[in-house]
Amino acid sequence: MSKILSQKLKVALIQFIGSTADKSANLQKAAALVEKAVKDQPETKLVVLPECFNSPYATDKFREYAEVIEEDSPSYKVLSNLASKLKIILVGGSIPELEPKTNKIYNTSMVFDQNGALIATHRKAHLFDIDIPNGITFKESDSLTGGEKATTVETSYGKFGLGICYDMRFPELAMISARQGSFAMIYPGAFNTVTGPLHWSLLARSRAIDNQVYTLLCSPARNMNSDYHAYGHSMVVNPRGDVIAEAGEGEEIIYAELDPEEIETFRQGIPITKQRRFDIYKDVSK
Ligand SMILES: NC(=O)CCC(=O)C(=O)O
Repeated sequence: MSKILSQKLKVALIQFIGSTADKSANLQKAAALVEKAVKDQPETKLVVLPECFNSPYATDKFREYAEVIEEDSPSYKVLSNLASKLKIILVGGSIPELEPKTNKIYNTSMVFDQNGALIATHRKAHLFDIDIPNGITFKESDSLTGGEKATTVETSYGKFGLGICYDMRFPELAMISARQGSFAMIYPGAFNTVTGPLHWSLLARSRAIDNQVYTLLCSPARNMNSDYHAYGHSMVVNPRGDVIAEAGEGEEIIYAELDPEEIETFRQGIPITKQRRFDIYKDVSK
C-alpha cells in the first residue's frame, strides 16, 4: 500500500471568471464558489482556484493588481479564512505578487492548510513568452519576473508539487516533486483558445504518466469580454493518464477522488519508478 497519499482525497477545481476589473468582486466570487464547492460535496478536502483568479490576465495590469504576500493583504486574508473555516487545503490559484524589497512582480500561488496557515508559495518559474504567427503573442516577461525554485507542498495527506500554467511544459518540475514523493502535480493555469486545443490535455496526461501521479489543472472560465480568452477545460488526470474529470468552457466546479491504491496499482503494473537509470542521466542539465 502506497503511503504517498495517506487516504482517499476528494478534490474540487473551481473554474470561473474572476478576471473582471473589480478585484474585490472577483475575490468575493471566488470565496462564494469555494464555499459552494464544499457545501455541495462536504467530503471535499482540497480545493484549487485558477491562475490569476482575481485580476485580469494582462501584462499591463499585473502591477496595478499586485499584492504583497502578508497576513493583511486582501487575497491572503480571504483565502486563509476560507481554508480554516471550511477545514480544507486551499490552493489559491495565483495572483500578481509585489515583492516590496525589489519592486519586482511575480505570478504567485499561495497554499493554505486546514488551519488557515500559509504552507507554501510558488512563483511561476517559466514565464509565458510566446509568439505564434497568426495565433497568439504574449510576453509575461514584459512585467513579471520568474520564480527561482521548484515547489513541493507538505500536507497532512502527503505531498504535492505545484506549478503555474506554462510551468507544466517543463517536465523537470514535476519530476523533482514526484521524486520527493508527491502524489499529484497541481497547476492553476490559463491556456488559451490557440494553445489549449493543441496541448492542454496532452500535457496534463504526459506529466501524469511520466511520474505516475495525479495531475490537477484549474483554468479560468472563458471570458469573451476580456482580451485573453482562457481555454477552460479544467481537468483531473489519474496516474494511468485517464482524464477522470473535465470541465467545459464555462463556469463549473468539477470534483474527483484521488485514490492511493490507484497510484500503487499503476506503479506495480508498470514499475518505472523503480527502473530509473540514474547512472545514465545523473544530471540532465549538463
Ligand atoms: N498562462 C500561461 O502560462 C499560458 C500558457 C499557455 O497557454 C501555453 O500554451 O503554454
